[in-house]
Amino acid sequence: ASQHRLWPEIDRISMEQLRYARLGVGEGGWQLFAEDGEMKMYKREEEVNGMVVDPLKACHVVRGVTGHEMCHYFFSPDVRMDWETTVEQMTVIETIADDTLVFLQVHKRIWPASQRDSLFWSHMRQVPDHNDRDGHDIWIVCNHSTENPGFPSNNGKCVRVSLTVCLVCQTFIDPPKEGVPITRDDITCKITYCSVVNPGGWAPASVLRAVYKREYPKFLKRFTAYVIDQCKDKPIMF
Ligand SMILES: CCCCCc1ccc(-c2ccc(S(=O)(=O)CCO)cc2)cc1[C@H]1C[C@H]1c1ccccn1
Repeated sequence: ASQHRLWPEIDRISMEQLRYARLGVGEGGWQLFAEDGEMKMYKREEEVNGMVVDPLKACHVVRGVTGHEMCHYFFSPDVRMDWETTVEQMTVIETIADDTLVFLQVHKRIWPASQRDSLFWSHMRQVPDHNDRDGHDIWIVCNHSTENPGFPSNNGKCVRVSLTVCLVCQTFIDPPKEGVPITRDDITCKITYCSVVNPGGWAPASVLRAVYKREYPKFLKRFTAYVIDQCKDKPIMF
């Protein structure tokens, strides 16, 4: 991947998003808008050219799966349609590397707005985490909009959104007694999911904010439940 023309951008934005995800929600005007057990969802109200682009940051703790497993299922095109219920069509239009793909997604139309599509590179990597006392690696998936002359935006019926998304996962293991193998009961995964979606064309602020409020909690709950279910009978992927 390192010789691909997009690599410098992929590397820079992935690391920027990792730093951004690890910033707390204490400063920066984040407001808690949804809570469900361990899942806490924050947003900032922002508009660009009169369009709602509210940044979102969700923090969650999931027991029984590793950060590698969460990122594996989030990244994998093969299972995307199993958990992503707001996408009508998904295509991998370029394979940059086995950990870096370019997706084209047509999203289900949200009335009364026109239908959206998204074209983005998706990169997964493991980041050694030096300054955390537990010393557990961090896994990240970063999705960021990109252009491709073969798939021009706003040509057909869809308005092209622009997005930057990251899923940052850190695994914590409660070590069982000496010599006892680690089971899923000893594993916890701390997740930070960040997203900024620019709708690409005007959509009523009230509609957008209502959709974000409804869709994001549903989305993260469904995705994490999917990973727990997929992993429960499989060997642990550390
Ligand atoms: C009038 C609607 C304008 C914007 C619609 C829109 C498009 C894409 C997206 C989106 C694109 C990618 C991702 S992901 O995390 O990378 C996973 C891969 O699919 C996630 C969400 C979001 C929204 C916003 C509705 C909001 C919304 C929120 C969660 C689910 C569905 N819709």
